[in-house]
Amino acid sequence: MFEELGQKVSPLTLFESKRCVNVCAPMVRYSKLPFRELVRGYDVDLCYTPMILSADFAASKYARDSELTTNIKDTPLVIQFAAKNSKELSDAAELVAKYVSGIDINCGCPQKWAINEGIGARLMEKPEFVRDMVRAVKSRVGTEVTCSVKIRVHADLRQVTKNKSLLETVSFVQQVESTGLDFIAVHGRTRRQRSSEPVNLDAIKLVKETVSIPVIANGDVFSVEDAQRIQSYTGVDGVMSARGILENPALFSGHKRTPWACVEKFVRLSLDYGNNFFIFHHHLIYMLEKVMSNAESKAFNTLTNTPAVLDYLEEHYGLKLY
Ligand SMILES: Cc1cc2nc3c(=O)[nH]c(=O)nc-3n(C[C@H](O)[C@H](O)[C@H](O)COP(=O)(O)O)c2cc1C
Repeated sequence: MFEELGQKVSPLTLFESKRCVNVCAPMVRYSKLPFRELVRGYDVDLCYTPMILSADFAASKYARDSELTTNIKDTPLVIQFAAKNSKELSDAAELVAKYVSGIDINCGCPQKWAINEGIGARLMEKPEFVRDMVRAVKSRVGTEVTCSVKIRVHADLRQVTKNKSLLETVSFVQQVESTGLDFIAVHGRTRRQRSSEPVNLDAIKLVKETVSIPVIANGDVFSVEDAQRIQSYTGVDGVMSARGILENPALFSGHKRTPWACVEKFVRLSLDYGNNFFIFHHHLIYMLEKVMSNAESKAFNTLTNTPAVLDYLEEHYGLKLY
């Protein structure tokens, strides 16, 4: 699961020292060690792991070994748990505390299985559960490790006067903040909204105005200009990207599309750390989507193993591994 321990950086130090913290979002399958090391080289300040089920993590060494690989350079790192029970969550948090800078509770996953399980976005209906979880984590991991939540918003701001939905978001964050939460990431969409719908920046701004802890804005950051615009509109302390950084891991450094050096670095990191083929290939498909022609994408996307991918990249782009 882990390598040696280094000096951990706290997200709170980042929020104190930077006007706007650049964040790589939690992404199931994708925000793993090779990708985190890659984006940290392109001005990402803070990384999240993919969502991990706290019950499995607490119960099984196998789950811990397969779900989390980290090392001395991988800091600050926030591990994101899906949890519905403060005992399982705080057990998992205690096991991992010395390897990470923060524990995050997923309150935004909109998938049906998660809602049925009572985790993810279902927790937005249960602020008292989230409060218990934050308290339990804080009491088990102490002040060295932060505790945060990643939420969605309840409904469109335009309805706020008629519909109490956004007031629910306000009430939720107020209740959870009062338990000693350290910071909060807000994906400005409701659980039913698709990512093709625009992110609700007014809702994020409202959360920022409501709480006194740092707030990270999430949604539709595809370029450094998007990040700056969102930060200045909402006044948040950090901006988080998911789909944008998958497409272009160098976006926070101001690159308009994935530079070739970034692709090459990703290939090397993946080979060094070991990455399963599906994930390795899909990362490259995302990164090269805007670089390749349609015909090239078609051929590249059908490759089925690592040697074939390496050959393709060498032949078409002059990939150099070392
Ligand atoms: C492939 C993928 C995997 C994701 N996995 C997670 C996850 O594990 N935990 C989480 O809180 N959100 C997850 N999300 C949601 C993102 O973190 C983010 O909230 C959402 O995509 C909106 O940001 P964006 O507009 O920058 O993509 C995932 C999104 C994508 C595209």
